Amino acid sequence: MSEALSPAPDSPTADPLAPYDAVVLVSFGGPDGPDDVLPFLRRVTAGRGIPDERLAEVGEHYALFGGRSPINARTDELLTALRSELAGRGSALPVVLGNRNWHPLLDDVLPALARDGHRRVLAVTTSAYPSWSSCRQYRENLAAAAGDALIVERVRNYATHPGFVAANVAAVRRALAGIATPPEATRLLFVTHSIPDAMARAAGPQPRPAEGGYVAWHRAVAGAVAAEAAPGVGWDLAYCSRSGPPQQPWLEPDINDQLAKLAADGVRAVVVAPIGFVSDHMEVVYDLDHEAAATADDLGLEFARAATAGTDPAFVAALADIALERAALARGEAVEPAVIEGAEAGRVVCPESCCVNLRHPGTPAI
Ligand SMILES: CC1=C(CCC(=O)O)c2cc3nc(cc4[nH]c(cc5[nH]c(cc1n2)c(C)c5CCC(=O)O)c(CCC(=O)O)c4C)C(CCC(=O)O)=C3C
Ligand SMILES: [Fe+2]
Repeated sequence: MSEALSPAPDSPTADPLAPYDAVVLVSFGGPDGPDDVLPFLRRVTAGRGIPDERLAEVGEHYALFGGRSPINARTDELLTALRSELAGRGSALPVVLGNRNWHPLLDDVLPALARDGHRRVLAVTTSAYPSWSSCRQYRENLAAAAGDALIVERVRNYATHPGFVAANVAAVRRALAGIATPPEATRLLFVTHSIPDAMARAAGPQPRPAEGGYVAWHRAVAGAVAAEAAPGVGWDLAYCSRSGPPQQPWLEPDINDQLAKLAADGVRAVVVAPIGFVSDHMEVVYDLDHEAAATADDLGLEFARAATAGTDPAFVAALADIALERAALARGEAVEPAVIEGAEAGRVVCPESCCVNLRHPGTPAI
C-alpha cells in the first residue's frame, strides 16, 4: 500500500478509516431518462426468468415518471451527506459512488480506483438486510467489478443499527401526526420488497430461523420502530414489487391484499412505512405512493406514507459508525457493534452458507 494514500494505522495522522484508502457507496442505480429504461431493465433481469409481461409492466411504471427513477438523485444526496459526515469524523479518504445497474457503474468505478493507486476499498451499501438479492448479490457484483486489482470489503448489514431504526421511528411519528383517525382504528403497515420464499429461507448465516434472516430482520426492525413510534397502534409486515413467474411462491401478503384485509377488519387509517428501503425509488413512488395509495383510497382508508431513512442525520451517522467499526475490525481491534435490543448485528465476514445464490451457487463474492 502506498504511504501517500494511507499512512500506517498507528501513526498520529492515520485516517480513522485506515487500512482502507477509499470508500465506495454502492447503490442499485436506476434510469436517468426514457432511453435508459429498457437497457436498465435488461441489465437487471439478465438470465432471471422474469416474464416479458412483467418487464413491460415495470417499464410503464418508469414511463409514468418520465422514464426516470428518483433513486439516483436520492443516492447523490446520501453521497454528499456521507462525505461530510466522514470528513467531520476526521477521514480524508475519497468517497465515490458505484452502482450495480446504472452509471456510474461499479464495473467502471472500481477499475478507475485501482488505476489511481487505491488498493483496499470499503464498500458501504444502500441495502440494509440479509438475503441474496439485498446482500450477497452486492458482494458478487463487487467481486466481479474489483477483479484482482483491488481488495474490497464491505460493512455489515445494518438495518438493526439503532440509527437506522431511529430514522424510521422519526418518519413514522411524522406520518402518524398527519392522521386524523384515532389510534385504535389506525394500523402501521411496514413494507419491504417481496423475494421468493426459497431466497428468504436461505437468507442470513446459519443457524437460521425457519422464515430465514430477511423476514426475521424485518420483523425485528418493525417491532422496534412500532414500539417506539406508536406503542398503542397495531402493525403488520407486508410486501411489494413481486415479480417472477406466478407459480413461484414469493413472500406475502402483498401490501394491496393486506390493505383490503385491514379495511374488512374495521381499520380506517394506515401508515405505510417502507423499512425495507433506505431511500425513495421506483418501488416506493410507484408501488406505494401510486398503487397502494389508490388501493387505500378505493377502500376508504386514510393513508399516509412514512419517509424512507434518506439523509436523516441519525441514519447518516449510523453509516459512518459502521464504516469506522469495519475499519477498526480490519485493524484487528475489538469492536462492540451497536444493535437494537434482542436483534442480531450483521456479520462482517459472511460464511459460505450465508444468503446462498440458489441459481448459481458458488459465484465469487467479496
Ligand atoms: C430485496 C430487494 C430490494 C431491496 C434491497 C436493495 O435495495 O437492493 C430491491 C431493490 C431494488 N430493486 C430495483 C429494481 C428492480 N428489481 C427487480 C427485480 C427484483 N428485485 C428483487 C429484490 C429486491 N430489489 C428481486 C428478488 C427481483 C427479481 C429478480 C431477481 O431475482 O433479481 C427489477 C426487475 C423487474 C421486476 O421484476 O420488478 C427491477 C427493475 C431497484 C431500483 C428501482 C429504481 O429504479 O428506482 C431497487 C432499489
Ligand atoms: Fe428489485
